[in-house]
Amino acid sequence: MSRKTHQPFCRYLQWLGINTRVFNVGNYRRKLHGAQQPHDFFDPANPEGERSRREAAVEALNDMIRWFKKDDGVVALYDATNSTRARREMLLAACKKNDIQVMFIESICQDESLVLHNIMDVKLSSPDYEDMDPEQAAEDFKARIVHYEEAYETITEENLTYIKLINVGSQVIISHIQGYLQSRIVYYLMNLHIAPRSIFFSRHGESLFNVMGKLGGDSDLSARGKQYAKSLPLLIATHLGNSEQLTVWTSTMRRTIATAEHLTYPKLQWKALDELDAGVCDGMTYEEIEEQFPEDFANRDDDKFNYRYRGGESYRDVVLRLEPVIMDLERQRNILIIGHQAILRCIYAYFMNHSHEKLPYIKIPLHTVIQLTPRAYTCEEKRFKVDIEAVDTHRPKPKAGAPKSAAEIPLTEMPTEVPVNGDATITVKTMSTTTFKDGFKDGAAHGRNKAKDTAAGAATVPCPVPAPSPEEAETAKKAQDIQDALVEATAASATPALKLDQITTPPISVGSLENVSTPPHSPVPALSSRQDATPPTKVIANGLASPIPAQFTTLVSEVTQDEDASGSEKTLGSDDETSAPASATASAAPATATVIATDDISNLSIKTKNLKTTTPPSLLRDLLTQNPTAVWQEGPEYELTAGGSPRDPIMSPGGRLLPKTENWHFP
Ligand SMILES: O=P(O)(O)OC[C@H]1O[C@@](CO)(OP(=O)(O)O)[C@@H](O)[C@@H]1O
Repeated sequence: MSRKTHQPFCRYLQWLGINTRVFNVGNYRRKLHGAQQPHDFFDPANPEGERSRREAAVEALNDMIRWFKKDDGVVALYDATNSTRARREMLLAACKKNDIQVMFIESICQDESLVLHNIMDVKLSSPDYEDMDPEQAAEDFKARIVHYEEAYETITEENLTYIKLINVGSQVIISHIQGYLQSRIVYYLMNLHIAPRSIFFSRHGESLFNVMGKLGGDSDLSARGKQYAKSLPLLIATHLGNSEQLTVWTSTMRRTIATAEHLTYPKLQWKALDELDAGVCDGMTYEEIEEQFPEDFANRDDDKFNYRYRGGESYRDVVLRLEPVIMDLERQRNILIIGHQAILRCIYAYFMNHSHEKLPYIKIPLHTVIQLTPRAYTCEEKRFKVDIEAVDTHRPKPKAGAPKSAAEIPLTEMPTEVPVNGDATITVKTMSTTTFKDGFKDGAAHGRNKAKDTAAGAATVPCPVPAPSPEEAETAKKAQDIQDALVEATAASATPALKLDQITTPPISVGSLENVSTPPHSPVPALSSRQDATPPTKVIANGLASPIPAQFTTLVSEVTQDEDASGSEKTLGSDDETSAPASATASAAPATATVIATDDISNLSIKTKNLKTTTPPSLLRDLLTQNPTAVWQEGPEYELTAGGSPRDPIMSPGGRLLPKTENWHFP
């Protein structure tokens, strides 16, 4: 798996509260044998290099096993090539001895331009090539890949659990995937894409409740909030670029819908984006909560992430309910989310890799657009503050020993007189541009950035289109130079088409999954308005406990399930979207399920034959929950019908898989 994949993968699991760690064998190799080894170090005919690389692999493996035992690890990513049978056997033997389940992730890249892109984007910034001329570094890495290819044995071992991602997931092969966690991992990996895109966040414009310091509710925008809504189209158009498409996601609450009112892009409302439910405290101010529920108020300050309002939600609950949103966000191109303070903190923390402890205090001010652009290792962040005043709803974490009382912590920027009726004339004067590498700042860091931005704004930033800073211009120039050098180097080289990116092995312990639940919020984005970047064109599943993989937004997917789970692949039927699989009419095993879906989801059909499973697949549930016209009804038999709403009946509280059944029936 490339680092581009394992970084978000690890973030995703950690964000869900699953203890996850990466064990990068390259780091062990550098520590033991020094960085900047030439390509022949990786030559399989070089016994010394082979011995050294094995030593690093063993040390990483031992550390990983220790981590599982001592630190309650749940998922480890053993990040190495693992591209020979011998290496995989070594890994499997050690894991088996320690009761660790192993799932291999093989990324096969046959598209040379993608490989080149990966070298440029990721490998050249590796410590292996620090301070090396980019052209020389690219040549060396390509020679290293040739060595990998010489020894490379793609996974063909029977009964191994694996997913093969071909050309960044345009084709996917899965084998012996079992259980909820492995299914989630597969689904997540299938959703990742590398197409360039930005995710824009904005809270709704200032609301009447914000002005009164009240939490929750479903109030309208204040006059200043309405002005902010009017200013959004220009701001977004300026930073999106004319040719780019965008979809706007809002919650189902008035204040976010009103904020999106003047935007002309396609819009979707998600129930899952509704603000954290404050339960009995909904509609109160912090002072009122402190007065009426002093113990709760103190408990929330002690552990804000886990504190659950009486009759309401905790931040932990919100993270879990947002999981389908994150999954869908990963599939999309440009999205603008108009959301709420707590909701945007959770989504922001996913992209920026913030801990659960810091998450509830992330600053997401009103009247500010945040733009996140995923890069190879991290997300680039820009903040655009619109010059329309708004109250500050951020309540910082009380410092140890400091007064905790809400009354003692004044809301900043609270205007003495607030125009809440009629159209107050508030003009948008300027928009300043702020660029943070990392948006979670303590007070001091924020101050520092603010000062820097003001200086930059005064000197160079025209309103509303900001010019790149000198640092940005310099970075862009360097990137261009490297790109040019690489293109030249590739043109001059006779290296054959590259077949191997990396194979990575993440062992997974069968940890408890109680926390990975899916609460009864059902996302219903219309498929037709999606901008899926690279949906798989074909999915082959083999020997599955959960036989139907998700992501059937593409034309045809065929799935086989071997009853004896023998491991041999069988792909039935044809690629013709109208044809039923050959085996659908066969009376004996293997059982089959064929899913045919077009972008017009009303044409969805699922046909099964002889399918026996004790747990209907969670992945099918994912398909259905994202399918606006499919209904999954519980009953003596499951039914799939067209034309309804896939709301709560599908989503079982607590995220358990759907109940047992022996037969499926699809009218
Ligand atoms: O978790 P804290 O910091 O209380 O922030 C969440 C609160 O933010 C608010 C504003 O105070 O969000 P919103 O602006 O969407 O209304 C409340 O509704 C919500 O309860």
